[in-house]
Amino acid sequence: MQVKDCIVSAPGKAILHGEHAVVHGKVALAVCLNLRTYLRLKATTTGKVCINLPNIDTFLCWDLSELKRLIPYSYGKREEVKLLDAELVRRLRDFFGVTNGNLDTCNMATLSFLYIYLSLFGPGELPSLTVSVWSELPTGAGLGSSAAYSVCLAAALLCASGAIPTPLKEWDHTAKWCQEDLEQINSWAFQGEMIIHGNPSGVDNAVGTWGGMLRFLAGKIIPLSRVPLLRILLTNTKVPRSTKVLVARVKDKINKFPSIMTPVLDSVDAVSCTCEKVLSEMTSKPITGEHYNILEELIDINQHHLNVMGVGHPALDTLCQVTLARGLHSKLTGAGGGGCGITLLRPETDSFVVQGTIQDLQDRGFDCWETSIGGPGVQQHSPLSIKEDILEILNHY
Ligand SMILES: Nc1ncnc2c1ncn2[C@@H]1O[C@H](COP(=O)(O)OP(=O)(O)OP(=O)(O)O)[C@@H](O)[C@H]1O
Ligand SMILES: C[C@@](O)(CCO)CC(=O)[O-]
Ligand SMILES: [Mg+2]
Repeated sequence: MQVKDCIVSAPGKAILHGEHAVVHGKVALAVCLNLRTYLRLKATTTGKVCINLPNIDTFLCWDLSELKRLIPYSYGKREEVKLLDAELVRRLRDFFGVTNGNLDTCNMATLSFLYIYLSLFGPGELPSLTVSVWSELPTGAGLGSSAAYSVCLAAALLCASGAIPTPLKEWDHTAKWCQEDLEQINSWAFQGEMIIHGNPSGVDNAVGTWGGMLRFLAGKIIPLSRVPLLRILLTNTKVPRSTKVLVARVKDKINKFPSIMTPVLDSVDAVSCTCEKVLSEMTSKPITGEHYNILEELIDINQHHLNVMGVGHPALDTLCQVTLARGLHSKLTGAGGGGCGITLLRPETDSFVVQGTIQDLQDRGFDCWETSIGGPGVQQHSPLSIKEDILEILNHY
Protein backbone atom coordinates (compact mmCIF):
# COMPACT_ATOMS: atom_id res chain seq x y z
CA MET A 1 0.00 0.00 0.00
CA GLN A 2 1.47 3.34 -1.11
CA VAL A 3 0.51 6.51 0.80
CA LYS A 4 0.87 10.19 -0.13
CA ASP A 5 3.91 12.16 1.06
CA CYS A 6 3.23 15.32 3.04
CA ILE A 7 4.80 17.97 5.26
CA VAL A 8 2.74 19.44 8.10
CA SER A 9 3.37 21.76 11.02
CA ALA A 10 1.62 22.76 14.24
CA PRO A 11 2.35 25.53 16.76
CA GLY A 12 3.25 25.40 20.43
CA LYS A 13 1.24 27.36 22.96
CA ALA A 14 1.42 29.45 26.09
CA ILE A 15 -1.31 29.28 28.72
CA LEU A 16 -2.14 32.75 30.05
CA HIS A 17 -4.31 31.40 32.85
CA GLY A 18 -5.97 28.14 33.85
CA GLU A 19 -3.29 25.43 33.58
CA HIS A 20 -4.09 22.46 35.83
CA ALA A 21 -7.47 23.95 36.82
CA VAL A 22 -8.57 23.22 33.22
CA VAL A 23 -8.00 19.48 33.82
CA HIS A 24 -10.69 19.79 36.54
CA GLY A 25 -13.30 21.52 34.42
CA LYS A 26 -12.25 25.17 34.83
CA VAL A 27 -11.64 27.82 32.17
CA ALA A 28 -8.22 28.22 30.52
CA LEU A 29 -7.02 30.98 28.20
CA ALA A 30 -4.34 29.87 25.77
CA VAL A 31 -2.51 31.38 22.82
CA CYS A 32 -0.42 29.80 20.10
CA LEU A 33 3.25 30.73 19.72
CA ASN A 34 5.32 31.46 16.64
CA LEU A 35 7.39 28.34 17.41
CA ARG A 36 6.32 25.25 15.49
CA THR A 37 6.84 21.51 15.12
CA TYR A 38 7.33 20.19 11.57
CA LEU A 39 6.68 16.65 10.38
CA ARG A 40 7.52 15.04 7.07
CA LEU A 41 5.82 11.77 6.09
CA LYS A 42 7.39 9.88 3.22
CA ALA A 43 6.05 6.74 1.56
CA THR A 44 8.72 3.99 1.22
CA THR A 45 8.99 0.52 -0.25
CA THR A 46 11.23 -0.92 2.45
CA GLY A 47 8.48 -2.88 4.21
CA LYS A 48 9.30 -0.88 7.33
CA VAL A 49 7.91 1.93 9.44
CA CYS A 50 10.64 4.32 10.57
CA ILE A 51 10.50 7.31 12.90
CA ASN A 52 13.23 9.94 13.22
CA LEU A 53 12.97 12.29 16.19
CA PRO A 54 16.27 14.18 16.31
CA ASN A 55 15.06 16.55 19.10
CA ILE A 56 14.99 13.59 21.47
CA ASP A 57 17.71 11.54 19.80
CA THR A 58 15.33 8.76 18.79
CA PHE A 59 15.67 6.89 15.50
CA LEU A 60 13.70 3.65 15.20
CA CYS A 61 12.46 1.22 12.54
CA TRP A 62 10.07 -1.71 12.71
CA ASP A 63 9.18 -4.40 10.15
CA LEU A 64 5.56 -4.27 9.05
CA SER A 65 5.23 -7.94 10.03
CA GLU A 66 6.25 -7.14 13.62
CA LEU A 67 3.75 -4.28 13.81
CA LYS A 68 0.95 -6.39 12.33
CA ARG A 69 1.24 -8.72 15.34
CA LEU A 70 0.46 -5.82 17.70
CA ILE A 71 -3.00 -5.23 16.24
CA PRO A 72 -5.64 -6.65 18.59
CA TYR A 73 -7.58 -9.64 17.26
CA SER A 74 -10.84 -8.67 15.45
CA TYR A 75 -9.79 -5.03 15.32
CA GLY A 76 -12.26 -2.76 13.52
CA LYS A 77 -11.90 0.81 12.31
CA ARG A 78 -12.33 3.09 15.34
CA GLU A 79 -14.94 5.77 14.87
CA GLU A 80 -15.28 6.65 18.56
CA VAL A 81 -11.97 8.28 19.44
CA LYS A 82 -12.75 9.74 22.86
CA LEU A 83 -11.09 6.92 24.83
CA LEU A 84 -7.88 5.00 24.28
CA ASP A 85 -8.13 1.39 23.15
CA ALA A 86 -6.84 -0.30 26.33
CA GLU A 87 -5.86 -3.55 24.57
CA LEU A 88 -3.75 -1.76 21.93
CA VAL A 89 -2.06 0.34 24.65
CA ARG A 90 -1.31 -2.85 26.65
CA ARG A 91 0.21 -4.54 23.59
CA LEU A 92 2.34 -1.49 22.80
CA ARG A 93 3.57 -1.27 26.40
CA ASP A 94 4.53 -4.98 26.30
CA PHE A 95 6.27 -4.44 22.95
CA PHE A 96 8.42 -1.67 24.46
CA GLY A 97 8.91 -3.53 27.74
CA VAL A 98 7.22 -0.77 29.76
CA THR A 99 6.30 -2.37 33.08
CA ASN A 100 5.76 0.35 35.69
CA GLY A 101 3.46 2.53 33.57
CA ASN A 102 5.97 5.39 33.51
CA LEU A 103 7.05 6.18 29.99
CA ASP A 104 10.33 7.94 29.26
CA THR A 105 10.67 10.67 26.62
CA CYS A 106 11.38 8.21 23.80
CA ASN A 107 8.67 5.72 24.78
CA MET A 108 6.02 8.43 25.06
CA ALA A 109 6.82 9.74 21.59
CA THR A 110 7.05 6.32 19.88
CA LEU A 111 4.02 4.87 21.65
CA SER A 112 1.81 7.78 20.65
CA PHE A 113 3.05 7.51 17.05
CA LEU A 114 2.47 3.76 16.82
CA TYR A 115 -0.87 4.05 18.61
CA ILE A 116 -2.23 6.51 16.02
CA TYR A 117 -0.59 4.64 13.11
CA LEU A 118 -2.00 1.25 14.12
CA SER A 119 -5.42 2.67 15.01
CA LEU A 120 -5.77 4.31 11.62
CA PHE A 121 -4.29 1.55 9.44
CA GLY A 122 -4.73 -1.53 11.68
CA PRO A 123 -7.92 -2.90 10.17
CA GLY A 124 -6.39 -2.94 6.67
CA GLU A 125 -2.97 -3.18 5.04
CA LEU A 126 -0.12 -1.43 6.91
CA PRO A 127 1.80 1.05 4.71
CA SER A 128 5.57 1.29 4.62
CA LEU A 129 6.60 4.86 5.54
CA THR A 130 9.11 7.12 7.26
CA VAL A 131 8.14 9.95 9.59
CA SER A 132 10.67 12.66 10.55
CA VAL A 133 9.92 15.39 13.07
CA TRP A 134 11.77 18.57 13.99
CA SER A 135 10.59 21.15 16.47
CA GLU A 136 11.54 24.74 17.25
CA LEU A 137 9.95 24.20 20.68
CA PRO A 138 11.89 23.09 23.72
CA THR A 139 10.74 19.55 24.55
CA GLY A 140 8.96 19.08 27.88
CA ALA A 141 9.18 22.73 28.96
CA GLY A 142 5.54 23.83 29.17
CA LEU A 143 5.10 25.19 25.63
CA GLY A 144 2.92 22.36 24.37
CA SER A 145 5.62 20.38 22.54
CA SER A 146 3.71 17.13 23.10
CA ALA A 147 0.52 18.61 21.65
CA ALA A 148 2.28 20.13 18.60
CA TYR A 149 3.88 16.70 18.02
CA SER A 150 0.55 14.86 18.43
CA VAL A 151 -1.30 17.31 16.15
CA CYS A 152 1.35 16.82 13.43
CA LEU A 153 1.14 13.03 13.79
CA ALA A 154 -2.65 13.08 13.61
CA ALA A 155 -2.77 15.39 10.58
CA ALA A 156 -0.14 13.50 8.56
CA LEU A 157 -1.40 10.01 9.39
CA LEU A 158 -5.06 10.94 8.78
CA CYS A 159 -4.01 12.27 5.35
CA ALA A 160 -1.96 9.16 4.65
CA SER A 161 -4.91 6.93 5.58
CA GLY A 162 -7.21 8.91 3.28
CA ALA A 163 -9.53 9.83 6.18
CA ILE A 164 -8.98 13.53 5.36
CA PRO A 165 -7.67 15.13 2.16
CA THR A 166 -4.28 16.80 1.72
CA PRO A 167 -5.48 20.40 1.22
CA LEU A 168 -2.33 21.74 -0.51
CA LYS A 169 -2.84 22.65 -4.18
CA GLU A 170 0.04 22.65 -6.66
CA TRP A 171 0.36 26.46 -6.52
CA ASP A 172 -0.01 26.81 -2.70
CA HIS A 173 2.76 27.29 -0.18
CA THR A 174 0.63 26.43 2.82
CA ALA A 175 -2.91 25.16 3.22
CA LYS A 176 -5.39 24.54 6.02
CA TRP A 177 -8.07 21.90 6.50
CA CYS A 178 -11.80 22.58 6.78
CA GLN A 179 -13.47 22.72 10.18
CA GLU A 180 -14.68 19.10 10.07
CA ASP A 181 -11.19 17.79 9.22
CA LEU A 182 -9.66 19.95 11.96
CA GLU A 183 -12.04 18.35 14.45
CA GLN A 184 -10.80 14.92 13.39
CA ILE A 185 -7.18 16.01 13.65
CA ASN A 186 -7.87 17.45 17.10
CA SER A 187 -9.53 14.30 18.40
CA TRP A 188 -6.72 12.01 17.18
CA ALA A 189 -4.13 14.42 18.58
CA PHE A 190 -5.97 14.15 21.89
CA GLN A 191 -5.34 10.38 21.77
CA GLY A 192 -1.62 11.05 21.38
CA GLU A 193 -1.79 13.48 24.30
CA MET A 194 -3.58 10.86 26.41
CA ILE A 195 -0.62 8.53 25.93
CA ILE A 196 1.89 11.26 26.77
CA HIS A 197 0.00 13.09 29.55
CA GLY A 198 -2.22 10.45 31.10
CA ASN A 199 -5.13 12.84 31.72
CA PRO A 200 -4.98 15.84 29.38
CA SER A 201 -7.70 18.48 29.28
CA GLY A 202 -7.32 18.88 25.51
CA VAL A 203 -6.47 22.60 25.63
CA ASP A 204 -2.95 22.15 24.22
CA ASN A 205 -3.99 20.09 21.20
CA ALA A 206 -6.88 22.52 20.56
CA VAL A 207 -4.42 25.43 20.29
CA GLY A 208 -2.08 23.32 18.16
CA THR A 209 -4.98 22.53 15.83
CA TRP A 210 -6.79 25.90 15.60
CA GLY A 211 -4.01 28.34 16.52
CA GLY A 212 -4.87 31.92 17.56
CA MET A 213 -6.11 32.53 21.07
CA LEU A 214 -8.86 30.50 22.68
CA ARG A 215 -10.97 29.97 25.74
CA PHE A 216 -11.24 26.32 26.70
CA LEU A 217 -13.79 24.89 29.10
CA ALA A 218 -14.59 21.20 29.55
CA GLY A 219 -13.70 20.30 25.97
CA LYS A 220 -15.54 23.32 24.56
CA ILE A 221 -13.30 25.52 22.42
CA ILE A 222 -14.18 29.16 21.84
CA PRO A 223 -11.76 31.07 19.58
CA LEU A 224 -11.22 34.63 20.83
CA SER A 225 -11.10 36.76 17.75
CA ARG A 226 -10.90 40.17 19.42
CA VAL A 227 -7.76 40.27 21.54
CA PRO A 228 -5.25 43.06 22.04
CA LEU A 229 -1.69 42.61 20.87
CA LEU A 230 0.22 41.49 23.96
CA ARG A 231 3.99 41.65 24.35
CA ILE A 232 5.27 38.64 26.20
CA LEU A 233 8.67 37.51 27.36
CA LEU A 234 9.15 33.74 27.42
CA THR A 235 11.70 32.25 29.81
CA ASN A 236 12.83 28.64 29.86
CA THR A 237 14.31 27.81 33.26
CA LYS A 238 15.59 24.59 31.64
CA VAL A 239 14.52 22.63 34.71
CA PRO A 240 13.20 19.36 33.25
CA ARG A 241 9.78 18.11 34.29
CA SER A 242 6.98 15.88 33.09
CA THR A 243 3.45 17.13 32.52
CA LYS A 244 2.09 13.67 33.32
CA VAL A 245 3.74 13.61 36.76
CA LEU A 246 2.63 17.18 37.60
CA VAL A 247 -0.98 16.61 36.51
CA ALA A 248 -1.07 13.48 38.71
CA ARG A 249 0.45 15.45 41.63
CA VAL A 250 -2.29 18.09 41.48
CA LYS A 251 -4.96 15.38 41.35
CA ASP A 252 -3.52 13.73 44.48
CA LYS A 253 -3.59 17.06 46.28
CA ILE A 254 -7.21 17.69 45.33
CA ASN A 255 -8.15 14.19 46.53
CA LYS A 256 -6.26 14.71 49.79
CA PHE A 257 -7.57 18.22 50.58
CA PRO A 258 -10.79 18.66 48.58
CA SER A 259 -12.21 21.45 50.73
CA ILE A 260 -8.93 23.39 50.52
CA MET A 261 -8.16 22.85 46.84
CA THR A 262 -11.65 23.33 45.39
CA PRO A 263 -11.74 27.06 46.27
CA VAL A 264 -8.25 27.43 44.75
CA LEU A 265 -9.47 25.94 41.47
CA ASP A 266 -12.56 28.16 41.59
CA SER A 267 -10.36 31.19 42.14
CA VAL A 268 -8.16 30.28 39.13
CA ASP A 269 -11.36 29.99 37.11
CA ALA A 270 -12.33 33.50 38.21
CA VAL A 271 -8.84 34.76 37.30
CA SER A 272 -9.24 33.37 33.76
CA CYS A 273 -12.71 34.87 33.38
CA THR A 274 -11.59 38.27 34.71
CA CYS A 275 -8.59 38.23 32.37
CA GLU A 276 -10.83 37.42 29.42
CA LYS A 277 -13.11 40.33 30.34
CA VAL A 278 -10.19 42.75 30.60
CA LEU A 279 -8.73 41.58 27.27
CA SER A 280 -12.08 42.04 25.58
CA GLU A 281 -12.45 45.52 27.13
CA MET A 282 -9.01 46.41 25.80
CA THR A 283 -10.26 45.86 22.25
CA SER A 284 -13.46 47.86 22.64
CA LYS A 285 -12.23 50.81 24.74
CA PRO A 286 -8.99 52.80 24.74
CA ILE A 287 -6.30 50.79 26.54
CA THR A 288 -5.33 52.34 29.86
CA GLY A 289 -2.59 51.69 32.39
CA GLU A 290 -5.30 50.30 34.71
CA HIS A 291 -5.95 47.44 32.26
CA TYR A 292 -2.31 46.46 32.50
CA ASN A 293 -2.33 46.87 36.30
CA ILE A 294 -5.18 44.34 36.51
CA LEU A 295 -3.48 41.90 34.10
CA GLU A 296 -0.34 42.08 36.26
CA GLU A 297 -2.25 41.48 39.48
CA LEU A 298 -4.00 38.47 37.92
CA ILE A 299 -0.61 37.03 36.95
CA ASP A 300 0.63 37.39 40.55
CA ILE A 301 -2.53 35.85 42.04
CA ASN A 302 -2.42 32.89 39.67
CA GLN A 303 1.28 32.25 40.30
CA HIS A 304 0.52 32.02 44.03
CA HIS A 305 -2.33 29.58 43.33
CA LEU A 306 -0.06 27.42 41.19
CA ASN A 307 2.43 27.31 44.05
CA VAL A 308 -0.39 26.20 46.36
CA MET A 309 -1.20 23.42 43.88
CA GLY A 310 2.39 22.22 44.26
CA VAL A 311 3.60 22.91 40.72
CA GLY A 312 6.03 25.74 41.48
CA HIS A 313 9.82 25.45 41.50
CA PRO A 314 12.65 27.55 42.99
CA ALA A 315 13.77 28.42 39.44
CA LEU A 316 10.29 29.81 38.72
CA ASP A 317 10.44 31.81 41.98
CA THR A 318 13.74 33.25 40.74
CA LEU A 319 12.09 34.21 37.45
CA CYS A 320 9.31 36.05 39.33
CA GLN A 321 11.78 37.86 41.63
CA VAL A 322 14.21 38.86 38.88
CA THR A 323 11.46 40.28 36.67
CA LEU A 324 9.69 42.02 39.59
CA ALA A 325 12.95 43.81 40.39
CA ARG A 326 12.44 45.43 36.95
CA GLY A 327 8.75 46.09 37.64
CA LEU A 328 7.54 43.15 35.51
CA HIS A 329 5.15 40.34 36.49
CA SER A 330 5.60 36.64 35.68
CA LYS A 331 3.95 33.29 36.14
CA LEU A 332 4.73 29.74 35.09
CA THR A 333 3.03 28.52 31.92
CA GLY A 334 1.98 24.97 31.11
CA ALA A 335 2.45 22.28 33.71
CA GLY A 336 5.11 24.08 35.80
CA GLY A 337 7.53 22.22 38.07
CA GLY A 338 10.29 24.02 36.12
CA GLY A 339 10.00 24.55 32.38
CA CYS A 340 8.80 27.92 31.09
CA GLY A 341 7.29 31.09 32.47
CA ILE A 342 5.71 34.14 30.84
CA THR A 343 6.34 37.78 31.70
CA LEU A 344 3.92 40.48 30.61
CA LEU A 345 5.53 43.52 29.00
CA ARG A 346 3.57 46.77 29.04
CA PRO A 347 3.35 48.76 25.78
CA GLU A 348 5.52 51.44 27.37
CA THR A 349 8.11 48.96 28.69
CA ASP A 350 11.36 50.37 27.38
CA SER A 351 13.59 48.14 25.25
CA PHE A 352 16.37 49.03 27.71
CA VAL A 353 14.32 47.38 30.51
CA VAL A 354 13.51 44.36 28.31
CA GLN A 355 17.15 43.84 27.33
CA GLY A 356 18.26 44.26 30.96
CA THR A 357 15.70 41.71 32.13
CA ILE A 358 16.73 39.23 29.44
CA GLN A 359 20.37 39.67 30.49
CA ASP A 360 19.51 39.16 34.20
CA LEU A 361 17.64 35.96 33.37
CA GLN A 362 20.37 34.67 31.07
CA ASP A 363 22.86 35.32 33.91
CA ARG A 364 20.78 32.84 35.98
CA GLY A 365 21.27 30.25 33.20
CA PHE A 366 17.79 30.66 31.71
CA ASP A 367 16.90 31.06 28.02
CA CYS A 368 14.79 34.15 27.43
CA TRP A 369 13.25 35.79 24.38
CA GLU A 370 10.43 38.18 23.41
CA THR A 371 7.77 36.40 21.42
CA SER A 372 4.77 37.17 19.30
CA ILE A 373 1.55 35.32 19.97
CA GLY A 374 -1.32 34.21 17.78
CA GLY A 375 -0.86 32.77 14.29
CA PRO A 376 -2.04 29.76 12.33
CA GLY A 377 -2.85 26.31 13.69
CA VAL A 378 -2.00 23.06 11.90
CA GLN A 379 -1.01 23.51 8.26
CA GLN A 380 0.19 21.52 5.29
CA HIS A 381 3.32 22.90 3.61
CA SER A 382 5.05 22.83 0.28
CA PRO A 383 8.80 22.36 0.78
CA LEU A 384 9.27 25.95 -0.46
CA SER A 385 7.38 27.36 2.52
CA ILE A 386 9.74 25.86 5.10
CA LYS A 387 12.92 27.47 6.40
CA GLU A 388 15.92 25.92 4.71
CA ASP A 389 17.59 24.64 7.87
CA ILE A 390 14.40 22.86 9.00
CA LEU A 391 13.84 21.35 5.56
CA GLU A 392 17.40 20.10 5.57
CA ILE A 393 16.83 18.30 8.86
CA LEU A 394 13.55 16.75 7.66
CA ASN A 395 15.14 15.65 4.38
CA HIS A 396 18.21 14.26 6.06
CA TYR A 397 16.48 11.01 7.04
N1 LIG B 1 9.96 17.27 18.79
C1 LIG B 1 9.60 16.17 19.43
N2 LIG B 1 10.01 14.97 18.99
C2 LIG B 1 9.64 13.86 19.65
N3 LIG B 1 8.89 13.82 20.75
C3 LIG B 1 8.45 14.97 21.24
C4 LIG B 1 8.77 16.20 20.61
N4 LIG B 1 8.20 17.18 21.32
C5 LIG B 1 7.55 16.58 22.35
N5 LIG B 1 7.68 15.25 22.31
C6 LIG B 1 7.11 14.27 23.26
O1 LIG B 1 6.40 14.99 24.25
C7 LIG B 1 6.99 14.81 25.55
C8 LIG B 1 6.94 16.10 26.34
O2 LIG B 1 5.63 16.33 26.70
P1 LIG B 1 5.19 17.12 27.99
O3 LIG B 1 3.72 17.20 27.91
O4 LIG B 1 5.79 16.53 29.22
O5 LIG B 1 5.82 18.57 27.80
P2 LIG B 1 5.31 19.81 26.94
O6 LIG B 1 4.19 19.37 26.08
O7 LIG B 1 6.49 20.42 26.29
O8 LIG B 1 4.80 20.81 28.07
P3 LIG B 1 3.26 21.17 28.50
O9 LIG B 1 2.46 19.93 28.35
O10 LIG B 1 3.37 21.60 29.93
O11 LIG B 1 2.87 22.27 27.60
C9 LIG B 1 8.40 14.36 25.29
O12 LIG B 1 8.87 13.56 26.37
C10 LIG B 1 8.24 13.54 24.00
O13 LIG B 1 7.78 12.24 24.29
C1 LIG C 1 -1.11 21.28 33.02
C2 LIG C 1 -2.10 21.36 31.86
O1 LIG C 1 -3.26 22.04 32.32
C3 LIG C 1 -1.56 22.21 30.71
C4 LIG C 1 -0.28 21.72 30.12
O2 LIG C 1 0.09 22.59 29.07
C5 LIG C 1 -2.44 19.96 31.42
C6 LIG C 1 -3.64 19.89 30.49
O3 LIG C 1 -4.45 20.80 30.44
O4 LIG C 1 -3.77 18.84 29.84
MG1 LIG D 1 2.44 18.48 26.86
